[in-house]
Amino acid sequence: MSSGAAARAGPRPSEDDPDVPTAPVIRSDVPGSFARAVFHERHPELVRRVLDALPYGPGARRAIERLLTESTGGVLEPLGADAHDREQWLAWGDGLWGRPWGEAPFLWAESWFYRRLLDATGYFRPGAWQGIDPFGPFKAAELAGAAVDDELAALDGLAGLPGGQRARALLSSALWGNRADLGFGITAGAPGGAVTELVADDGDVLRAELERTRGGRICLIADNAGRELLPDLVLVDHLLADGTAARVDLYVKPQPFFVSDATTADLLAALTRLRTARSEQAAAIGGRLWRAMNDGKLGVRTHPFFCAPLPYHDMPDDLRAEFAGAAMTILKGDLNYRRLVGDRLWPATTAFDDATGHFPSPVTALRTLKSEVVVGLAPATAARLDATGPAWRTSGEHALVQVALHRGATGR
Ligand SMILES: O=P(O)(O)OC[C@@]1(O)O[C@H](CO)[C@@H](O)[C@@H]1O
Repeated sequence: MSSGAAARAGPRPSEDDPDVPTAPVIRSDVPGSFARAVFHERHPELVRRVLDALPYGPGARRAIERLLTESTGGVLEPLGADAHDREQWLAWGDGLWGRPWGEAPFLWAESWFYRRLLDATGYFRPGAWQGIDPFGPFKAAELAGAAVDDELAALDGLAGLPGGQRARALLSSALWGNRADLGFGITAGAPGGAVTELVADDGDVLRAELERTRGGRICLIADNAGRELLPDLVLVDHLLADGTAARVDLYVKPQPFFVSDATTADLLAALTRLRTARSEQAAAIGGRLWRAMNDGKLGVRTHPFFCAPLPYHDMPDDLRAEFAGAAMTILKGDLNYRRLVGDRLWPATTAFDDATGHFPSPVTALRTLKSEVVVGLAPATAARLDATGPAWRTSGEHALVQVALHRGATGR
């Protein structure tokens, strides 16, 4: 795709691009839809938990309650004149201001909800609450939990496995770590229940490609903190330690987002958890990652676009340039998947290659299915899953590993 298209700042430029296949954009005003339930069931519970977890004063509490009311029945109002990102959001929301929340694309409206929630808590305002993560208590409790001790202890058992088997196990734990999403847990129950199946598995393609490009640069776009980020970091350590990658760039969010998304502060907390773990292997991995950051083999990066309400199709040129030339970019989780393929009601058999052809490097999606969007399924798989009803798309019990090498486009 052209870099000119990528640089456009409007809310949904991909809709106008004749090169991009389209399907209906998901909105939250459809009765009975998953997206509507997120606004009308998940967010009220999330807000209740945030208000229980932190002693916000009356002003912040009122602002948070107001946001909840507004987001389920009000219209989209731009940020105040003093907001640091007012102009950016005005552009991202061009054509949406003044319209009901439910008429905005689901991805847009959810991203806006999290931006506004930070506002309501005083996250951006000079004062005592500036920079305080409203989801911090949940993230800290998860990281301190006994389940993490067990997961880290299991690393000692992996150390003796033959290389290939170990690599497969680490990839699998990074994949299923995506179930540990605190927002998802609000309505889906605690993570860790029955796992069913991989609905698409390009694991062999990924391993072969990483072997072929051994010693290249790998980008990993992280998703959730805590129980997802830990296995991601273990995978990063493996990629660096066995020479699969000479360098890894790890992308985190610039601010709290979608409840448990990882920020730099969450990365530091996870690193500390590794370094101070009783498990010898975990502590060694934490030490290696720390040194890799010191010597530049592990880069930690972020960009405002990671909290933008737009698909990756519309990423700005400076971010596009960072991914260009990477041997592989691994995207973790459901939200990254929605942004990678476009948050649309695609036929499930749409080719993953086509839906991701805009991305500037080969891509791998490691994702458990927690929203309606999915592409790249074999017709028989899609038909079999559909015959079970619609829940397979959102239950978190299915996962996928999908790879697009884009050789034709990049000449690799
Ligand atoms: O990106 P993640 O953490 O895997 O999932 C994010 C998520 O919980 O948020 C959305 C609903 O709020 C869903 O798309 C998805 O289930």
